[in-house]
Amino acid sequence: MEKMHGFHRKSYADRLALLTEVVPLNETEVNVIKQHYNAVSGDLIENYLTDYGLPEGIATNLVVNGQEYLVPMVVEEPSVIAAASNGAAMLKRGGGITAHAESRVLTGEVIIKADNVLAVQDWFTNHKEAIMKTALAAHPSITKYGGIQDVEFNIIDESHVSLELFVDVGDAMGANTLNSMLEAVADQIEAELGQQVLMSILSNFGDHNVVIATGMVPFAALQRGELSGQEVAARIAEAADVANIYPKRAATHNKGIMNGIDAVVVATGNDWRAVESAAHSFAARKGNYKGLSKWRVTEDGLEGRIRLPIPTGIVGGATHVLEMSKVNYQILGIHSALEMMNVLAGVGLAQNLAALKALVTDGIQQGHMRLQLKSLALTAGATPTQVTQVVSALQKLPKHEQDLAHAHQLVAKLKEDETDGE
Ligand SMILES: CC(C)(COP(=O)([O-])OP(=O)([O-])OC[C@H]1O[C@@H](n2cnc3c(N)ncnc32)[C@H](O)[C@@H]1OP(=O)([O-])[O-])[C@@H](O)C(=O)NCCC(=O)NCCSC(=O)C[C@@](C)(O)CC(=O)[O-]
Ligand SMILES: NC(=O)C1=CN([C@@H]2O[C@H](COP(=O)(O)OP(=O)(O)OC[C@H]3O[C@@H](n4cnc5c(N)ncnc54)[C@H](OP(=O)(O)O)[C@@H]3O)[C@@H](O)[C@H]2O)C=CC1
Repeated sequence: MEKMHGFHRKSYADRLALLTEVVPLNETEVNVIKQHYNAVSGDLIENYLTDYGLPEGIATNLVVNGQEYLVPMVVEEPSVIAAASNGAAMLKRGGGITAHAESRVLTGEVIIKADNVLAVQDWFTNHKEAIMKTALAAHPSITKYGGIQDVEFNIIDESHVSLELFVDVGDAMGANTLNSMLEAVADQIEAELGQQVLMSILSNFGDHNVVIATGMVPFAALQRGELSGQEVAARIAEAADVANIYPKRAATHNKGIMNGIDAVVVATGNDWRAVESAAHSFAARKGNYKGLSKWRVTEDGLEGRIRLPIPTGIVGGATHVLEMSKVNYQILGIHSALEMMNVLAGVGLAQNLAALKALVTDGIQQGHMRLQLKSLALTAGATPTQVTQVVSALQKLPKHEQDLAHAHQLVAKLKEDETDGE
């Protein structure tokens, strides 16, 4: 791939021409790339090719802290939005979700390679104020939104220490803001202390960005088929208990929670890698990886609680660069990063409830596969007008035949019939 050298220095047209030279793309494929070109996106990332479209839908019924939200979700997986709306509806019947986001304080680390850990600690003790002054000078406008809260010193091992800066980043995710401060502090340490700084970067650990959301589901909202609401509630609580003690189940339990949270994080132009990293490192913070939610049966119904860090912002980064992200803030109608975190935790709780209810009653496939059949039809080459026909034909087949091979056969048959009819 010698030809690709300097790809990033070429114009868009030259990049596309070179790509088609080295990769066998046909005219239709090149046209797809061109159709989704967006000049703004070209300024957002490097070696820009095109915009990759993901479907967006709206989850309904979500009530958090007394307010009902319409929640834009960007996700490629069928049944996620239906499940979020379903879980939110059950929680709404219990009065809605109550959520409290702790703070927007982000932690940053300057990791120092120390010849003498105790000497660095001494220097730190005498320079705490000076360090905070340097950090502030690197981004003085931070005081408009939040500010520097504290600086701490931690010993990592006998030759590494971490100087930790805690900054309230206001309504932004705050990574760039904090990183600029940390690099200024790193320069100060190298100049004044004469120790080598290994790196300076924010921590995605998110322990100051924890949100707790709780909700109550009346038994009547849980009844399913032959099972009473009390029985379903007991099964959901038991399922959550298993996730709390068994990491293999916890991984799937938490994936279900993140189905919803990630979809909103993507829809609002936030950094979903940061949110994922914070969630899973929090789930494993005590050594054993655990479920992020708990459910317990009370006299009044099923009570749910989710607790996880959700470090997101409503300004900065790509939040107001991507066109649809800007529209999504209008749909969501949120006014602060803390409100956003509360809504996201609510989505996670609702998503988890719907998945657990399906799992302990009908099984996930009944609801999920009904919606998944549409993807199967599309994968088999059905056009949007053929999807309904293919799905209803698939539904008439026995469960074990509702697969891609049969979808292909049905699509081929439809195409044949259409050709014959012409
Ligand atoms: C699929 C449902 C919702 C059916 O649920 P249902 O109870 O059969 O459906 P319903 O027709 O009685 O509808 C109940 C409500 O669900 C919503 N709803 C229902 N259908 C739709 C739809 N088509 N489009 C939009 N919303 C829909 C809607 O809010 C509706 O209320 P309504 O508005 O009618 O008064 C249910 O079975 C469910 O919630 N399943 C869970 C599905 C799920 O979690 N999918 C994620 C993919 S699986 C996974 O990745 C996670 C997992 C499961 O592994 C996590 C874990 O293991 O913990
Ligand atoms: N490990 C990680 O997670 C890393 C993530 N990133 C990336 O960093 C980006 C996010 O960084 P972030 O610093 O949030 O974004 P920006 O660099 O866009 O900075 C946010 C800016 O928004 C302005 N602002 C306006 N109103 C407010 C308000 N109410 N509260 C706070 N700030 C406000 C501030 O500008 P002003 O001060 O000028 O007024 C602030 O500097 C994301 O793209 C992320 O992917 C980058 C590095 C590492």
